[in-house]
Amino acid sequence: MGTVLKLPIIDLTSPEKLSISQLIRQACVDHGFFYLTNHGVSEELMERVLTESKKLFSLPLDEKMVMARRGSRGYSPLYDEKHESSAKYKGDSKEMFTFGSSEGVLGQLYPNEWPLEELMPLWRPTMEYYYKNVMDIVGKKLLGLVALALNLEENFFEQVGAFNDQAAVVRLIRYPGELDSSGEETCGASAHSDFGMITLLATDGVAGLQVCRDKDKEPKVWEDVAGIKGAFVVNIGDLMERWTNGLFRSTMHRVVSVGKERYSVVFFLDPNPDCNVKCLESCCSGTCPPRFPPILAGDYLKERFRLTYATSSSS
Ligand SMILES: O=C(O)CCC(=O)C(=O)O
Ligand SMILES: [Fe+2]
Repeated sequence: MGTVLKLPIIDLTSPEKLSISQLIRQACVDHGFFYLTNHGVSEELMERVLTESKKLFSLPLDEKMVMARRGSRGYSPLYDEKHESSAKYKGDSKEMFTFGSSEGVLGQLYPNEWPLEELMPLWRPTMEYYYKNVMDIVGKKLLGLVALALNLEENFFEQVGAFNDQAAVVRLIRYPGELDSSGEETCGASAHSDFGMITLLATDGVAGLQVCRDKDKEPKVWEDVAGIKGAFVVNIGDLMERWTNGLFRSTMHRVVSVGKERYSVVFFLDPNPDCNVKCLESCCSGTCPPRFPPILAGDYLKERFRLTYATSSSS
């Protein structure tokens, strides 16, 4: 493993909103990654989600494949996701399960898959409770602070409709963690940046997450991100990078195997598909014109998903 990156720690209980938002701004400009502590989602709930997740992944493959993803929601077997485009790369060594809100247009269009209640009675209530907690207690508050950090009104992301259709999804991941002896290249999660606004990551504490702060530098320098118990690792996604004209960085990251099974829970706070993501006025000027044309979040995300899955279906 490489060097451990010292990421800023943002404490969400600090009373001074403006000073927290300044710390968030600095973290997003410098790294695009930070730790979020005292965020209001209990460690006990995080543990419960990990416990339920382990139960689901330990089901036989045919029972998991009954819930196989249509679009992006549902179960994805090993090697289904592929960020690396080379033909010899067989796909990421991870299995995943993705769900979102059951409410609203997206919940109707892309219904969630749930394991049988008789088999796993606590699954659905636990997952729905986690989704609601992260969204209502942390996600909206955090985006309010991000808006303040960009000199916008605190409710800017609400005003542009980012939360309207509850497009955020939770993705549970299991990395089998075996070190590959066949000589074939595999990675738990190959190098990528996240697509949406902001991501909140919880893990079981097993190492493996690495970031590359300068994606243009060769050879690439990968630094380890250590876990802090109970904290979220938060990172900026590509749509936020577009909104901020590259001021906030959507940093490349990956998960490598350390020879140990690893579980993580990723909350992708994606904006509503109808949300028009266009360069913020505060982030461009005559000498610094917009680097990205405006785009509907839904169009952008659809294309990124299409390029990522080994077997594509529309989502
Ligand atoms: O599992 C992790 O630690 C990170 C996963 C990740 O980067 C992703 O799913 O986008
Ligand atoms: Fe990621």
